[in-house]
Amino acid sequence: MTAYIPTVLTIAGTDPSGGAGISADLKTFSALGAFGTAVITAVVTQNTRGVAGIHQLDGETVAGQLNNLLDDVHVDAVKIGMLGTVEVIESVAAVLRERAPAPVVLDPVMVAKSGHRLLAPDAVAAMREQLIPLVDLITPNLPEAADLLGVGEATSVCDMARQANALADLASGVLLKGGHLSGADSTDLLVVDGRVTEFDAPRVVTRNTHGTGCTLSSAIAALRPQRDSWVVAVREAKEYLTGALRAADDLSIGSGHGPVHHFWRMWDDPHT
Ligand SMILES: Nc1ncnc2c1ncn2[C@@H]1O[C@H](COP(=O)(O)OP(=O)(O)OP(=O)(O)O)[C@@H](O)[C@H]1O
Ligand SMILES: Cc1ncc(CO)c(N)n1
Repeated sequence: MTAYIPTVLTIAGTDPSGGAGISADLKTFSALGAFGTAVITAVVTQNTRGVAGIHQLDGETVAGQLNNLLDDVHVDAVKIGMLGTVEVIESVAAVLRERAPAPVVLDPVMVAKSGHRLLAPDAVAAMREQLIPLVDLITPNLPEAADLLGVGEATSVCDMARQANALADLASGVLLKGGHLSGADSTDLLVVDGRVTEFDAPRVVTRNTHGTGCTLSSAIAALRPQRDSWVVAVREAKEYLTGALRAADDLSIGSGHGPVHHFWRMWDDPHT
């Protein structure tokens, strides 16, 4: 029997140090049995210590790459990461509106772990009003959720539940990530079709947390075409990420927040 290998597209920015953005996305797709394709939105000068500069592509160049790819290649799922500007958000929204390649997971990337802005402040409203209504699942972290809702950041899982439900009025599906809280578990909340599911994973003590958000959203996009529901795809994506965080200590990349390790499953799985 021939294996089913979904083709998954990432629309995101670059990271030369290999931990976040397009690099994290493509590695995740491969590790989870999907074929990865990529449209670049911005060339980011960054390493594990932080972001030193951004060369933003214009909307026409991003839409051109997208249309050219979709004219030729059928994609089974899309992950959207860093977009950068109102212009790029509007271009991607126009292509999604016209061509509707589903399912689409949007990681509403706003600020890098180092604190550097990756989304223009005036682009938050465009993301909320023009892009979010078109996608199937958004995966904000706590500061992103607060920005999208115009409220203060959640400081407890109870706050997270309130904000996840409020975000569900804006989006078809919401996975609110609690990586920025402290506590023994790292808790995320999924709201799909009015049902809330809590995912708890043991918090891994490591400095190698660069690109956790990119990895999680890419894992969900890679798994969704291979699984029957968002709940199952999210559960397995989170298990994948926890394994990749644990295995990150096998790596020694850079002197800042190092990347997670994507190929742990191949080494640990006796069937491979
Ligand atoms: N130390 C940790 N141990 C286990 N899971 C974690 C840890 N840190 C984050 N996570 C999980 O990683 C995922 C990403 O969460 P986080 O809130 O860090 O996203 P993010 O801020 O968007 O990441 P990024 O640094 O890529 O921008 C979530 O599933 C979260 O629960
Ligand atoms: C390109 C890119 N996307 C997302 C993030 C967030 O981790 C990053 N640092 N760089």
